[in-house]
Amino acid sequence: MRTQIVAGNWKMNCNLDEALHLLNDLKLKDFSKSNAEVIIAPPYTNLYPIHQNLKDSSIKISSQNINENEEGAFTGEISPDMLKSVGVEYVIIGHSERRAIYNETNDVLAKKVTASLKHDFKIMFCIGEKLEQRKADKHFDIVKEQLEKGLFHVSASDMKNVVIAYEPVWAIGTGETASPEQAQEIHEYIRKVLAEKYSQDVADQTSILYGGSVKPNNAKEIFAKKDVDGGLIGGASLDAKSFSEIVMSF
Ligand SMILES: O=C[C@H](O)COP(=O)(O)O
Repeated sequence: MRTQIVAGNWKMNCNLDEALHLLNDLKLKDFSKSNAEVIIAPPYTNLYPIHQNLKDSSIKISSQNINENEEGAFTGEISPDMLKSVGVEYVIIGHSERRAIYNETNDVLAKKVTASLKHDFKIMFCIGEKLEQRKADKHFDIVKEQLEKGLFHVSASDMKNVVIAYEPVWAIGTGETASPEQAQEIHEYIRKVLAEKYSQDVADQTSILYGGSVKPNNAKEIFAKKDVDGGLIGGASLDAKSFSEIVMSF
C-alpha cells in the first residue's frame, strides 16, 4: 500500500516568530486521526528551530530546495550535509517556481536528485505543465520529459525514497484547481510511465501527490481518486485550521 502524504510548502512565508506560532497551532491538532503522513517545508531559516520543536511530534520536515554540490564557493546556497545536520528528512526538488524563476533545468534537477539520494533524503520531485502546454494538449509529453530528464537516472531500488508531486502550473496559487478527473487522468498516466520505466511494482508503490490550489473544500474529492496519494499544499498550509482539515480529508 502506498504512503498517503499531505505536505505543506510554506514557500517564502513566515519569519521565525510566525513559524513557531504556526507550528504550535499545528501541534495542537490531532493528526493521529488521519491516515496521512504529514510533512511541512518551512524556509531554510526556520528549519532548525522547527526541528527542535518537533521532537515529540510525528510531523516530518522538508526543505524547499537543496544544492547539488557538497560544499565550497556557492554563495547563498545550502548543502545536503547542512540540511541533514538540522534534521531535514525530505527535500522538494523541481518545484515549478524553482524551474521558472530560478531557471533550474532538468539537468540541474537530476544532479539535485542524485545528491539528495546520496545523503539519504527522501525526495518530493515536482512536475507539471504550464497553461499554454495544457491548452496545446502537451501535458502528457511535458510530464514524461520532466520525469525522463530529471528523475529516471534513479535506480528502481532508490525509487522507494521518491515521491512525485504533479502540480499543473496554471493551478498554483491561482484558485484554479485541476478537476478530480483531470488529476486522476494524469496521475494514472504518470504511474503508467513509471511502470514502463521500472516495473508495475515500483509504479504501484510510488506515491503521487497533487498540488495546485488544494483547499479544505476540494481536498476530499481530489484525494478520493485512485491514483492521487495526497497533496502538496501551498497557500492553505499557512493556516493551521485549513491545513489540518486537508490532512483530515484522508
Ligand atoms: O507547493 C505547493 C504548490 O505550489 C501549490 O500551491 P497552492 O496550494 O498555493 O496553489
